[in-house]
Amino acid sequence: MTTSSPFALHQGVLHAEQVSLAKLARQHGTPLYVYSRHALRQAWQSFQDGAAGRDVLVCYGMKANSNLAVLNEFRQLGAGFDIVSGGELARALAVGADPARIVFSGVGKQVWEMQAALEAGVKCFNVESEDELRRLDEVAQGMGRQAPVSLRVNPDVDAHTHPYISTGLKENKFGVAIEDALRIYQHAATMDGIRIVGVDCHIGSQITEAAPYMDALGKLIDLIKALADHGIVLHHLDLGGGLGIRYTDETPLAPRILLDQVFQTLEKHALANLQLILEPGRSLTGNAGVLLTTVQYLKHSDARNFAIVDAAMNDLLRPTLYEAWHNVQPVQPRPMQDDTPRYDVVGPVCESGDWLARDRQLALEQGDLLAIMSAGAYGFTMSSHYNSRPRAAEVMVDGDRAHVVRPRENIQALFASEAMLPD
Ligand SMILES: Cc1ncc(COP(=O)(O)O)c(C=O)c1O
Ligand SMILES: N[C@@H](CCCC[NH3+])C(=O)O
Repeated sequence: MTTSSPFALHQGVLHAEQVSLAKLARQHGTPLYVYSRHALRQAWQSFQDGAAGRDVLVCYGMKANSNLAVLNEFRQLGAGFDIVSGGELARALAVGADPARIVFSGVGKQVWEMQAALEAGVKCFNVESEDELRRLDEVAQGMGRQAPVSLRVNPDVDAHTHPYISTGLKENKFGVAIEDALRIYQHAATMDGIRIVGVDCHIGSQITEAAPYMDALGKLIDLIKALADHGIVLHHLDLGGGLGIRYTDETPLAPRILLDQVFQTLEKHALANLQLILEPGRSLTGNAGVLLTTVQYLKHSDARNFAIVDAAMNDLLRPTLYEAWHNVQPVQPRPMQDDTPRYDVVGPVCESGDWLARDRQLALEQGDLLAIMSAGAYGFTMSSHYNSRPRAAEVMVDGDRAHVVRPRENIQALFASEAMLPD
């Protein structure tokens, strides 16, 4: 399997694998999400290579992209799943995922979600507060079960990422403070409905260095040793997701580099018998997808130039929410000159924050197709109907074939389940 990008120009037209994106846009319209099966497999392989035969369970963080075709691909490749809701559990089960490879994260699990996960027999609940632990104990006892539990510990480390996607600092809402963890584990050990199986952390997203993970690992190792001194022995250690991808010029952290360092440290502390769990989302799907959009209008002024396209913040929220940078690539590039204008690429939604890219030098004409790159993670899953815009279609390319894996929503579906009061 080659590691070159599955999105490349062939005879002047951007392709996904062997399929022309111009052709896909003609057939399916825009905005259109296009995924590459080859790229999903390639990303999965980098985790396999990183594991190098060690006991690593990779639970795909499906919030990044939960289309059933994507989930099914990872299931076939051997992935487990990291879920954060009853809806995600249902998706995992719908593709035949093995519940014994599902971990359930999230700060606000509801009773029905706990019941469904216990019923299914998930591997582990990553419990994020003492209140949640008490509730889970009650729910499990009510069902005559024991819930397998890891505490999600907040190790208070700086992941050096965007503040909105950092999760391992004290001020973040996630997990229990590391200073409280021993006491809460001891409490959990007294509960009939709880079976302690591991420890968990997730320090943030789009992380490009191993150091923050190693800082967190050091703190978890101290905790694991303290737990052992109190007779609490764990089966697994979950370091969460968070590995970054290249949006611009970042050098992503290769799973192999991270895992070698993690296992060296575990071996040094005689803890290599623990199963290691990772929950990568973005690194498995981010660069396996693009969002195709068509230029509707060009608007030039002294202050700024706008390329108004048919995709918007409701289709791809990341620029609006995080000021995230996505490369914008014309599907059939035109020659560029020194005086080629710079554009803000914006959508039709009635918000000034509705932009997909800013200040990009692009040779454009009305009707041109653009590919918003690196849109395979947190693209469609964060999309909405804002401004009553039907959500985009999704297509998966496999070699020279393209499969619609979610058709474009129709207008009627937008309000089909709404009701009016009688006059
Ligand atoms: C608990 C948990 N696990 C896994 C992930 C996946 O993260 P990423 O897509 O950065 O790998 C997230 C999202 O940040 C998360 O909150
Ligand atoms: N949704 C975010 C990352 C948050 C990850 C979920 N905890 C993004 O697009 O980058």
